[in-house]
Amino acid sequence: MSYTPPTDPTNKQPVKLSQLCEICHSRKAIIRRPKNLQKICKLCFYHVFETEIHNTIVSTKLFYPGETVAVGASGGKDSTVLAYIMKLLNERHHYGINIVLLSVDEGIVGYRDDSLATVKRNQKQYNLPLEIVSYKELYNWTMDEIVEIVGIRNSCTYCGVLRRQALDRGANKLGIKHVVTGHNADDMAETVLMNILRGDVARLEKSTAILTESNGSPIKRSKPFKYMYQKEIVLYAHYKKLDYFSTECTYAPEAFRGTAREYMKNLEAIRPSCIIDIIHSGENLVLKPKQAKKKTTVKKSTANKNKIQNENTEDNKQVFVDGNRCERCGYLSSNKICKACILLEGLEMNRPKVNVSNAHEDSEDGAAKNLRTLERLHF
Ligand SMILES: Nc1ncnc2c1ncn2[C@@H]1O[C@H](COP(=O)(O)OP(=O)(O)OP(=O)(O)O)[C@@H](O)[C@H]1O
Repeated sequence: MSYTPPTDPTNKQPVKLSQLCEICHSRKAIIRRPKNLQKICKLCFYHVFETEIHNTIVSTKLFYPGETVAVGASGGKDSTVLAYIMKLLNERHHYGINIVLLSVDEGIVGYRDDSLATVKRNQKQYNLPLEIVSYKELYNWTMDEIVEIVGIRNSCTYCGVLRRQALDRGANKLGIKHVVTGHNADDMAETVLMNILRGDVARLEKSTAILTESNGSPIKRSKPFKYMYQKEIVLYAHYKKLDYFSTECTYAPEAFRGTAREYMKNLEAIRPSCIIDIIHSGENLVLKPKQAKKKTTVKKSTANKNKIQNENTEDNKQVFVDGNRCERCGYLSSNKICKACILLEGLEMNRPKVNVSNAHEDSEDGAAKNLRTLERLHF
């Protein structure tokens, strides 16, 4: 009996057996899935991609009905797909959550201003509320100003700490207790690898968690794309024709992360499953129990009954604090001075004493005046 190939319902063209989608066996395969090299059609790709994210959300009980969730929206591919998918799955599966877009403007001219324009378009396209907080308004520094002082090499360290707090502050302002980000499987595998290479056991333990909560902060963070490959996110955005901003940050990633990323990409080319495999390894690592510290006492201070202070004389820092605030900025923090304030203090000491933008008050003008102004700057 001769084989009659099915027709592709979208193309109405007969499809050769070898070209059929390996999932539906009826449409023409046009994608080789980066995750497992399966040849599939566009509709099956959408289906598996969306279903995998839904399964991750359901199996980890990520949301509860009535919860308001902020999507950390940078305008890039990951967070644009995340906002789109969150809205789609919320409507399709009735999660009953309220979604808000939350963006941080780090103050990087030619990069973040353009990507925020994309987020503003996404806000209209997806009909979601949008809140933007900026480094300038929160810290009185833009990332461009910080880089002038600390250099490109250290920029990610500053940006990471400030952005984390800015997202928290933005969520707090809106009364939101849950921020989701577009961190994907590649990002996670890269972080596991970096923590192994650095011997950073404390971070290694947390690096594969889908949900993280920092000490002292009521805001939790989660990564619904934990198992999604970067390449599949890009494919999804491409086929769905989503409007996203694709330029890389002006300040390249920190050298060590960049190298780990490159290494992961080389490994993925040889063995595509290595991204999921490394996450799986991270999830199943059982770390040696920590050695007990000399003496830890629990003390209820009159000011804050929730405060538990580690009275180890060598390392007299608070280990767990609920509702405590940074002494400088007053924002929630598990330490006396929050990380952002420690970094900002160093920056303030190096802030140019003369503001170039005020130079117009001089009677002279032109390059000579600028040169004299620059000569008076202290770093
Ligand atoms: N400026 C920002 N405002 C709000 N959320 C942000 C911002 N920058 C990053 N995020 C969140 O953190 C996630 C990881 O950010 P990262 O800088 O690693 O960018 P990325 O992997 O290129 O992601 P994207 O493609 O979404 O920009 C983003 O997906 C987003 O959810």
